[in-house]
Amino acid sequence: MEAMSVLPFVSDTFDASRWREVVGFELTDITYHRGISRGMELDGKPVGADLPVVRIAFDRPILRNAFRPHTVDELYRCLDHARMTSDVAAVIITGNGPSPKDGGYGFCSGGDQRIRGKDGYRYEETDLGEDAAVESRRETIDPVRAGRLHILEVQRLIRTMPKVVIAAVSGWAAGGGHSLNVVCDLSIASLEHARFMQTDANVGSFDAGYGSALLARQVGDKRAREIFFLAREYSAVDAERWGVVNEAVPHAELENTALEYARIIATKSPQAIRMLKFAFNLADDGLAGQQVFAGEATRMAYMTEEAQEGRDAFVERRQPDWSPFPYYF
Ligand SMILES: CC(C)(COP(=O)(O)OP(=O)(O)OC[C@H]1O[C@@H](n2cnc3c(N)ncnc32)[C@H](O)[C@@H]1OP(=O)(O)O)[C@@H](O)C(=O)NCCC(=O)NCCSC(=O)c1cc(O)c2ccccc2c1O
Repeated sequence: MEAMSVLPFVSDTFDASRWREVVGFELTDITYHRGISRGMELDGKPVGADLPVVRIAFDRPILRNAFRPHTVDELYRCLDHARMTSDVAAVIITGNGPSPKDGGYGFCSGGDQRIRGKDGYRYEETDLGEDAAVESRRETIDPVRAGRLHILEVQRLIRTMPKVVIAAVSGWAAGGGHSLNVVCDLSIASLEHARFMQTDANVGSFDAGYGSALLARQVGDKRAREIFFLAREYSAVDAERWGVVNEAVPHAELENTALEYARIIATKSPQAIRMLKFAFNLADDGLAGQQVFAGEATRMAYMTEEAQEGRDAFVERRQPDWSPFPYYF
C-alpha cells in the first residue's frame, strides 16, 4: 500500500516528496522548505539527503499573496537564513495557491492595501486571519509601531545574497509582487496562471527603485514606461517575449523547472556564481554594488599566500616578504 504523506496541503505545484519543512520557524504568512532527494518516505514523512535548494513561498492565497509587514518580516527571516546556509546554492520564491475562496492564483499582489496607513504598511495588534473585513482590520492596526515599506529591504537582500534567487511566478505578479519578480535573478512563469500587472500607479504608489529602473534594463525603456503608466495586464507569454521572465512553462511543470534550474546552478562553481551575480549587479548598484563585489574579491584574496604573508608578518612582528609574489599583468 502507498504511504500517505502527512504534510499539510501547501500548494498545487508543491511536490511533498521533494521537500522537508525547515525547522525552527513559526511561520504564518510564508512557508519555508528545504529540497530533499526524491521519493523516500519513513512513516509517511519524506526523508532524504538535503539538496542545495530552498523553497520560500507566500502563503496568503486568498489575497493573491498580498504582503503585510508581518509577511515581509517572515520573508526576510527565511531569505536571510537561506543566505547564511552555506550548502544552499539557490532559492526559489513562489506563491502558494490556488485560493480556497475563488480558485484564483497569486505569486504576489504587493502590499496589503487594507492595512496601508499614511506612513506605510501597518502592523496589526491581533491576527484576524486573511479574510477579515477591512473595517475591523483597520481597528486592529497597532498605533505604536511605525508603518513599513520594508519589502525594499527584501529586494536589497535578494540583490546582495550570494545565491541565485529564482522566481516561480505561479499566479498574479502585481504591484510590489511585480517588482519582486523583477529583482529575482531568474524567473519562470506558469503559462496558465501567471499574469502580470504593474498596478503601483493605480493605488498611488511607486517603486521608483529596482521595480522600475531594473525593469527598464530588462525590457527596454519604452516598454517599462508602458508597463507602469498603462498598468495593463500581460501574460506569461508576453513576459517571456519581453524579457520579464526567462521561460513560461505549463503550470504543472513550474516547480520542476525551478528545481531543474537550481540543480544546474548547483553543478557550477559557488565562487564563480556569486562573483557573476555581483558582477551583473555592480554597475546598477553603484558603490553599494561595488562594495558587495569587492567583499568577495577580498575573501578570495585572503585565500592567497600573498595576503596570508601580510597577516603573518603583522602577527610575527616582522616586515612582510613580498618577493615571491609577482606584479601580475
Ligand atoms: C492582483 C489582482 C489583479 C488580482 O485580480 P483578481 O480579479 O484575480 O482577484 P481579486 O481582485 O478579486 O482579488 C482576490 C482577493 O484578494 C484581495 N487582494 C488582492 N490583492 C490585494 C492587495 N494587494 N491588498 C489587499 N487585498 C488584495 C482582493 O481584494 C480580493 O479580496 P476579496 O475579499 O474581494 O475576495 C487584483 O487583486 C489587484 O489589482 N490587486 C491589487 C494590486 C496592488 O495594487 N497592489 C499594491 C501595489 S503598491 C505595492 O505593492 C507596494 C508595496 C510596497 O511595500 C512598496 C514599498 C516601497 C515602494 C513601493 C511599494 C509598492 O508599490
